Amino acid sequence: MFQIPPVPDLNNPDLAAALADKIARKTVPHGALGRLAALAQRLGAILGTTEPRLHAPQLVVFAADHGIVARGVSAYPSDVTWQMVGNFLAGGAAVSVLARQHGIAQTVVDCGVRHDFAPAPGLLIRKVAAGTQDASAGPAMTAAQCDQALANGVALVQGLPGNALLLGEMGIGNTSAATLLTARLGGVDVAEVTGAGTGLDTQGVARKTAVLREALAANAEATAPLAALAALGGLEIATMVGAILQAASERRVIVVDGFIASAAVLVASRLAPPVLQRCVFAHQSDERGHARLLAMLGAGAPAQQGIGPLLDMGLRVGEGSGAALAWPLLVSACAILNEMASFESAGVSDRA
Ligand SMILES: Cc1cc2ncn([C@H]3O[C@H](COP(=O)(O)O)[C@@H](O)[C@H]3O)c2cc1C
Ligand SMILES: O=C(O)c1cccnc1
Repeated sequence: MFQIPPVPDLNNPDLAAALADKIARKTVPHGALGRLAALAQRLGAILGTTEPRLHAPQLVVFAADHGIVARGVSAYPSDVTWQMVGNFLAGGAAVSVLARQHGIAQTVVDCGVRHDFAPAPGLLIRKVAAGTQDASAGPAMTAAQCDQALANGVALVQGLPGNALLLGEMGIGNTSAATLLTARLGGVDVAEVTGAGTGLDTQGVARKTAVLREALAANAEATAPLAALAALGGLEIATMVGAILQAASERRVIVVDGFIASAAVLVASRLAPPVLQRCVFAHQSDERGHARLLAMLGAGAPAQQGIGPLLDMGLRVGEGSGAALAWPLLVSACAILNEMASFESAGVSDRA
């Protein structure tokens, strides 16, 4: 049985007040830092200090294949998964470029890709199986496989330096797995959260929705978070859930990418709700269900909920590309807290 790492509640009214006070003294009109201030407040709360410093950020691309792809739920073939792993390792993928630009270390994890990789720098082999089974015909994984993937995620975060984890993934068919988890754990009709993924047309989305309905019916009893993860998820999602739980347990900042990473956070937060206190949602992706999923996680459109997703760039990439793109905002939020003068220190007159 998988042991959920302890994730204590971070609620600390004294620290929250000290952070709010520090921000209120900065030399801008009161409240003018907007969501940058809210982001700074959150980073201080996660790292437990009024002087948060981010170091050695780690972007992990969790990769695996999905049996349900045989049902025509993606616009691309499964082979793209292993081919893209090669692209990440060669440094040519979107996320590789963005991570390099911002000094973020990239690690790729084979959680269950249907391909045998030669050892390579930057590649961890944590393969539980050569892809999942077709969830439209029964459980995608056995409980033992799911437990193994979760444990792999825990162990790999234990070995990472730094205090920030950026979530990335690669797996043709994984918008289907993420959609199934969102529908099942979020209690919404699957049609409301099924989108185009890599680019299905309207007819393709209708076919995908019908297949996903079959998967929900074939796994009707899988309602608890871990049972749903095993029956409907993927090996990269399960490994990511383990990584999220361990990162939260270690009080790392968790930078959440798009729809698939958010679905992993949904599962992790059902297992340990304070996980959400450690998350920064990098962006709202163009995948249909993401806005709804973000709202479930308390990070809906900014005007309504907290700091919300930081960016809305119309991305539908995954890989961790949105997380890498948003990273400089986190760096800026810390710099504002640590380096900006106060009205007092700069000799600037405060409000009359
Ligand atoms: C070339 C290429 C690069 C990608 N990088 C991320 N994804 C993204 O698309 C996939 C999910 O969409 P679906 O569920 O429709 O298959 C995942 O691999 C995700 O990371 C890619 C997809 C492709 C084709
Ligand atoms: O939001 C995402 O993560 C996403 C959307 C479409 C395809 N791949 C990933």
